Amino acid sequence: MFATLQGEGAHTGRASIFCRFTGCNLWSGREQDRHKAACTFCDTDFLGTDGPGGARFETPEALADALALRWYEAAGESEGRYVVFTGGEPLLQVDPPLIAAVHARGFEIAIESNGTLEAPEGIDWICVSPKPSSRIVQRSGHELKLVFPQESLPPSTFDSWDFSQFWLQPMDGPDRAANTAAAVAYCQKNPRWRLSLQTHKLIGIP
Ligand SMILES: C[S@@+](CC[C@H](N)C(=O)[O-])C[C@H]1O[C@@H](n2cnc3c(N)ncnc32)[C@H](O)[C@@H]1O
Ligand SMILES: Nc1nc2[nH]cc(C(=O)O)c2c(=O)[nH]1
Ligand code: SF4
Ligand SMILES: [Mg+2]
Repeated sequence: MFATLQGEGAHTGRASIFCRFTGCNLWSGREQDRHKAACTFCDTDFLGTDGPGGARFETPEALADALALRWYEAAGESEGRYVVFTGGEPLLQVDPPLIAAVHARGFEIAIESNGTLEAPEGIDWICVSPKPSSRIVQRSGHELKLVFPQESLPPSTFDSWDFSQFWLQPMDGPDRAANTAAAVAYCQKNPRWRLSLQTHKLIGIP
C-alpha cells in the first residue's frame, strides 16, 4: 500500500493510494512457473504481504482505515481521495463490504483487473486489461487497457466491447522499444486507440 501517481491510462498523473492485493489467478507469481502461466509477461511482484504498508487486514474497516491514514500522510486533509485496487488480481478479494467501507471514508475507487472475474457494484473506475488463454467476463467498464502486442489478442478483438476508452500499453520487457513503436503505429492508424505509457517507470516512482 503506497502513495504515488497513477502512471497509466486515463488517470495518468492523478494522486492515488495504490493497494496491491497478493495473488493472481493467471500466474502463481513464482518465476519458475512463469513459462506455464496464462499470463507470462507480468511486471509485478505480488507475492506475500511484506511490501511497503503490507499486512493482512482482519476486517474491511481496518483496511479502509489504513488507506485513509496513507492518504492523510501523503496529502493531509485534501479532497480527491482516490484509491487504485490492483495486484495480483484484486477481484479475487475486493467485495461489497470493502467497497462500502472505503466509500464511507470518502474515497473514489478504481480497479485494475484482468477481467476474468465480474466486478462488484460500486467501483467508480473499472480498468480491464485482457490476457490470453483466459475467459473475460467483465466486458464493460471505463477503460480497456491492452498490453500490446499479444499475438492471440489483436486490438480488433475488443471492437464491440462496452468501454468508454481504449488504450494500448506497450509490453515492457526486452522488446519495449519495438513494442512502443508498434503501438504508436497502431494508434496512428486506429484513432480510437490511445497510447498508454507506464510513466511511473520513466521517472522512477512506484
Ligand atoms: C500487474 S497488473 C495487476 C492488475 C490485474 N491483474 C491486471 O492484469 O490487469 C497491472 C497492469 O499492469 C499491466 N502490465 C503487466 N505486465 C506488463 C508489462 N510487462 N508491460 C506493460 N504492462 C504490463 C497489466 O496489463 C495491468 O494493466
Ligand atoms: N504509478 C503506478 N501506476 C500504475 N498503474 C497501474 C499499476 C499497476 O501495477 O496496477 C501501476 C503501478 O504499479 N504504479
Ligand atoms: S493477470 Fe495481472 S497480476 Fe496476474 S500475472 Fe497477469 S499482469 Fe500480473
Ligand atoms: Mg505496475
